[in-house]
Amino acid sequence: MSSHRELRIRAAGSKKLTTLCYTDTELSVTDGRLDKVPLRQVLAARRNGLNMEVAYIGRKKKEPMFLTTLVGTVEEAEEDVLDAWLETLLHLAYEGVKRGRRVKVIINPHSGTKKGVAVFNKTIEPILRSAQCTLDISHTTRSGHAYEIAKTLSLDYDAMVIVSGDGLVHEVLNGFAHHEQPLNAFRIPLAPIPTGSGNGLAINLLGMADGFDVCAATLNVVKGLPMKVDVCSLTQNGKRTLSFMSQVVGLIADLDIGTDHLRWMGEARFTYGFLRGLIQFKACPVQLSYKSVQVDKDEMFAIYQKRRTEAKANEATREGLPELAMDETALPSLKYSTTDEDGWTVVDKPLLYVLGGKGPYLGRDFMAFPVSLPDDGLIDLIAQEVFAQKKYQSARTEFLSAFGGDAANGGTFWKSSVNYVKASAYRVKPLSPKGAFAVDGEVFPFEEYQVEAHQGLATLLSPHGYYAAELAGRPTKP
Ligand SMILES: Nc1ncnc2c1ncn2[C@@H]1O[C@H](COP(=O)(O)OP(=O)(O)OP(=O)(O)O)[C@@H](O)[C@H]1O
Repeated sequence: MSSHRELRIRAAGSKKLTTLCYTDTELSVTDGRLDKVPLRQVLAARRNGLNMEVAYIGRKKKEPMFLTTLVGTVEEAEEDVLDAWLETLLHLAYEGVKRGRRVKVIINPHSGTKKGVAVFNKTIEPILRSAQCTLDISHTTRSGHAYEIAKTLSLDYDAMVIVSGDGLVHEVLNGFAHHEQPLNAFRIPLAPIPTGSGNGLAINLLGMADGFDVCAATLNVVKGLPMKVDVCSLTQNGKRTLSFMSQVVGLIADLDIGTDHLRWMGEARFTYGFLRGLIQFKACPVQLSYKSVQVDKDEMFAIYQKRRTEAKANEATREGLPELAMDETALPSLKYSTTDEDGWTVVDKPLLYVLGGKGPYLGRDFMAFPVSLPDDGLIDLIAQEVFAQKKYQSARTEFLSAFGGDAANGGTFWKSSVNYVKASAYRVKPLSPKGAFAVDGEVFPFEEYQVEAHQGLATLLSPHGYYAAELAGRPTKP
């Protein structure tokens, strides 16, 4: 050992020495070439005598991440010095994070392209085991199974990992809502691992570059910190359901509905749904009313920027899990009745769609709510008028321009044809018996519904403490 933070190991049967050295922020690995690994990506460092093992999540340029385990024998070291080296590295690598989290894992063998189990065995489990997480694994055997698991979940888990798409997250949150201690259940952070056909939540947490990277999502299980997020209550026919991501009627509902038989296509089925919707191009027979809080896009953008700057500044000093709630453990009651009209804005014009929700991305190609904040207690709501005075073709052009090339980067937000408000609640009344309605990507009856947000009700694990989506300012040409 040449300095207190440098160590040389020799792999079994190899003549080559690998030098390991760390600063307060990164681990350098030199074995002919130099790899610099942020300490956040270091999972484990242990020894048995002079035999060492150091595991981390590596990455080559912008390629996907991968688990690397270095094994070798230490050259000339005293054991107590070696222990101090290992302990300091782990201390820095796990600053503010509990080591060896106790994790409940739910795997949906049928999500997306049905590779969830194989991906778990090959990629996810080795990372979690390497980080010495304690795992309690369940494979869902039917629709509704994740709901039941969540409903009776023991409250002593450090995280719940969902190896599936957004549908299973929806089930788990609704299971928590029916838990005998809902608030304590919602305190358990969820960590999605993207193996479904719709993985909007993983993209929101990890960003577009890492949103489909299973290793990045698993690293979030080991190192992510809790982030409080709003969840919405959707009331329909007196029944209350929780929705964490989206509620949609009209043209955009075609993204979700009716493409179920195309699961084999993975995310591409949403593009197919979009194109099919565009060809059919039907107005959506509904009346929309909402309790608005912000209507000015520039003001929303300014608040979004301010909150993001604050969250980035606090990123390094975020806190761990909140304590268990002992007194108030019931689900918050609803603030708005379905007959409440005081201060509500009513839209009577024909609309192409109504889309409400939380979190920027609904999928890879659509950053629907770029200024959505995790815990502002508000629902982002968008709708587009049919523009009856315009020719059919120009309305279609208007729609395509809003949802074309730049929709993946939040460009829809700035389009003048798209009405965007932040509301504390909203209501949709169908004006005809036929139509499509989807909640968090799942099909719901096309019947009147009302939505309101519960501020900071649920918890997610997040690498950053804010949604990883970046919206550019108002373009010079709208
Ligand atoms: N073993 C199972 N067999 C069949 N369906 C299941 C099973 N386990 C869970 N499910 C259901 O699979 C559905 C899809 O889950 P999820 O959304 O997570 O994956 P997905 O591939 O992204 O699908 P979606 O198209 O809904 O986004 C959920 O509604 C869930 O209830």
